[in-house]
Parts: sequence; structure tokens; C-alpha cells
Amino acid sequence: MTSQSVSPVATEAALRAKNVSVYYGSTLAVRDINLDIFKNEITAFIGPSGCGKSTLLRCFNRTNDLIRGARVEGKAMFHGTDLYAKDIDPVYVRRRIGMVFQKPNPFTKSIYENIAFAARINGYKGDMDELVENSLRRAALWDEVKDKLKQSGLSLSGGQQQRLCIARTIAIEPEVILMDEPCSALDPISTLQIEELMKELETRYTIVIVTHNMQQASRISDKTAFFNAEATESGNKVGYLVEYGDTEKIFNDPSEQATQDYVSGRFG
Ligand SMILES: Nc1ncnc2c1ncn2[C@@H]1O[C@H](COP(=O)(O)OP(=O)(O)OP(=O)(O)O)[C@@H](O)[C@H]1O
Repeated sequence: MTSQSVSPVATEAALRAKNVSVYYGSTLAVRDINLDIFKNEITAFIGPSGCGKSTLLRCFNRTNDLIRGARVEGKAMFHGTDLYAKDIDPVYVRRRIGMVFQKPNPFTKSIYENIAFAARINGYKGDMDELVENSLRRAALWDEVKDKLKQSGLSLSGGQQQRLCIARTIAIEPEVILMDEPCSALDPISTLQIEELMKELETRYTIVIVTHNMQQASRISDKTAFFNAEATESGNKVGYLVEYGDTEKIFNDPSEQATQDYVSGRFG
């Protein structure tokens, strides 16, 4: 075999959606999504309100299971394993594929216990002080809180609370972190801190972020998926994937006019 014949190592898809459609009751919310999310990359989901970004995101850690009437068709896979197969425990799925929400939601417990409690209920038996420190360090919060670990998590600023939630997620040792508009409740400085943190976390984790902030998507993500919604005959709107690719291409040279219009702020 010559060096020319050796193909480059294919980047591994951590998550894969294969013909994924999601219904709420009898209403189709998102149709026929096909998409690979690559390991150690940041993937951004963008698109106008209601096009199904959060719905699709939730498929990847089975949090749609917690919504009454939600039903997923097709396959959502994690390293080739069907996340919805009969023998798959959704609690295990959510441990491997963590989630950070729009509004910071620390427990009404101390900063220390926000991490320790999450780790304990997930069966962690190691050195708790070490885990708390490491998780807070990785979430770029340690220096700000190391002298007040007994204070309530709710005493922190919004941006610090969101980093605490990220630390809590990290403490469970996930492989993927799903982030649903994690900065939408934060001021610009806290937003930049979270963005910097995401770039640091990317070396260890695969990150998927839903964002309405175009600059944020173009600043931090490697790949971008643009979704849109169209009206069905029954008058409902159904979301679909318009275009997916390298962020640079999606923002500078998209294939679809709708993508161009959206990223340049002409609609949405
Ligand atoms: N819990 C739910 N129950 C019923 N319908 C829902 C639920 N969550 C979302 N939907 C519907 O599914 C469609 C997609 O919503 P979703 O929140 O996933 O879109 P989105 O692109 O994330 O929107 P936004 O950007 O506003 O957060 C919408 O029509 C919405 O009304």
C-alpha cells in the first residue's frame, strides 16, 4: 500500500439521526432528519423559532421521553447504537449525553453539593472533593468559587450559575453535552465566557448547541445545521433540515437561498 492510497482517517460520528421524525400527539413537528454529529466538534443548530431545533436535540438524550405524547420515528444513534432500542436505559443515555438548558437551573443546594449531589445519585464513589474541584476547574468556575463552596448555588450570577450547571453535567463524565440556548438568559460578558469555555471543552467532549445567535454559531461551531419550517395542508408547521455542513460554508457560501437569507438576517 502506498502512502497515497491510505485514505484519511474518517472523523467519527458520535451521534447520527437517520430519517428521524418527531410527533407531539398526532402532530408532526420535525420530519425526516438525516445528520451526523462528529466527535470532539461543536455543532450548531440554527433556524427560525418553531423549526424543531430543541425537539431534535432532545431526541439525542431521550428527554422527549419525558414529554407526554412525544414520539420519535426513525433512528437516533450514539456510536452506531440505536438510542431507542428496547434494551437501552434512558437514564444511562442521559448520563452519557448530558444537557444544559436555556435558563441556568442549579439545585437549591450549596455550590459543592450541586456537583456532589449529581455525582452521588449517579453512583460516584470516588474522592468527592477532587471531583468537585476538577469539575469546577473544567467549567472555568473554580477560581471564582473556591472560597465559598458552602454558599448556595443560587447566590451566583447568571453566568456563574450556568457554568455551575455545566460543571454539574461534566461531573457525570458524559461524552456529549447538548446545550439548548445556554446563553440566551446571559449578559454579553457571561456569554463570551461560556463560549470560551465551550471551545476548551471541545477537546474532551462533543457539543451540540441550539442558538438563535448567528454570531455565536459562526464564532464557536465547526458544523452548522440550518432548519426551517413549512406549513402543512392541515395548517401546522413542520420543521426540516435545509442544509448542513462546515460552519464556514454555511455562513459564507451556503448552497440554499433560504440559508443565505437566514444567516444574513433577512428572515427569522
Ligand atoms: N412539549 C411540546 N408539546 C407539544 N408541542 C411541542 C412541544 N415542544 C415543541 N412543540 C412543537 O414542536 C415544534 C418545534 O418546536 P421546538 O421548540 O422544537 O422548535 P425550536 O426550533 O427549538 O423553537 P425555538 O427556537 O423557538 O426554541 C413547534 O411547533 C412546537 O410548538
